[in-house]
Amino acid sequence: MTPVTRTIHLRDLTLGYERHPAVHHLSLQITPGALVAVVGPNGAGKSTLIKALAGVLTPLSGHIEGLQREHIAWLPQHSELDASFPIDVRGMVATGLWREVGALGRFTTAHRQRCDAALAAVGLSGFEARGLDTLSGGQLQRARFARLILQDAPVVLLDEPFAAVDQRTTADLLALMHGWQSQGRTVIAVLHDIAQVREHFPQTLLLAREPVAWGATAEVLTDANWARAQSLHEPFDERAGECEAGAPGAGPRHPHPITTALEATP
Ligand SMILES: Nc1ncnc2c1ncn2[C@@H]1O[C@H](COP(=O)(O)OP(=O)(O)OP(=O)(O)O)[C@@H](O)[C@H]1O
Repeated sequence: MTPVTRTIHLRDLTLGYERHPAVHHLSLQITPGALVAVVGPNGAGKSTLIKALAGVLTPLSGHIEGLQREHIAWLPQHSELDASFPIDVRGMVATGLWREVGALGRFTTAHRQRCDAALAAVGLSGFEARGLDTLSGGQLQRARFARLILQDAPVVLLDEPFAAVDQRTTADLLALMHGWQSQGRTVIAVLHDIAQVREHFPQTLLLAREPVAWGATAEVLTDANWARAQSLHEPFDERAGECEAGAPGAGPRHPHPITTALEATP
């Protein structure tokens, strides 16, 4: 695994679509090996942030530093696309090796063995030749985690990885995630299950189009911070223009200071 030697810095980051901001003025730093949850109301900008970290959404303003695309493994929100793709389980999982194998590279016996080992690690031995469309939702999510294993990236981005997944599968995938962290990887996950966040994630970012609180999970997930997240989120205008101080719907620049429960040390 390529070690990450750099801290991830988000500097006054504003993200959006066609100049309409969805996340405003986010500044924080994430140290290598951190296990970070991103939470907030629906539409708070969590997936938008993950897409920007993954490098598929260019910031409207501000900067992301310390992240390179080849250092990232990204699990987007569960999509029907994976399931409908006419490919078998091993073939889908093997796409996790594309950086190594490349478009013209040869898929060797060693690659095949690594695919099968990754499938074994997620409890899918024996499923190698099955079509993706024959898998249950939980089995498909296990296969997507097997692909992440093969990507072998120092930074793992997970967007609602346990949505619509049963308890047993969630427990197995959480164990894998903890294993990644103990190997020194940074894991950043969008989650809705707050009990799960409290139990498994030492650090949390509470987002409501702008950062509400960031730091130690117990200090971030307070009733007061949730109330503030709701109150900040509700007045936002979906069609707000560019992010300007005082612009209607754009959100004033830092109307409240971000609650920083701790500086971002693991
Ligand atoms: N491709 C897009 N084009 C235009 N607007 C978008 C696009 N994707 C997201 N948005 C808008 O950006 C805002 C933030 O969306 P985002 O998906 O990041 O929220 P979220 O916090 O992940 O929500 P949820 O918890 O419901 O998944 C929303 O208002 C959404 O409508």
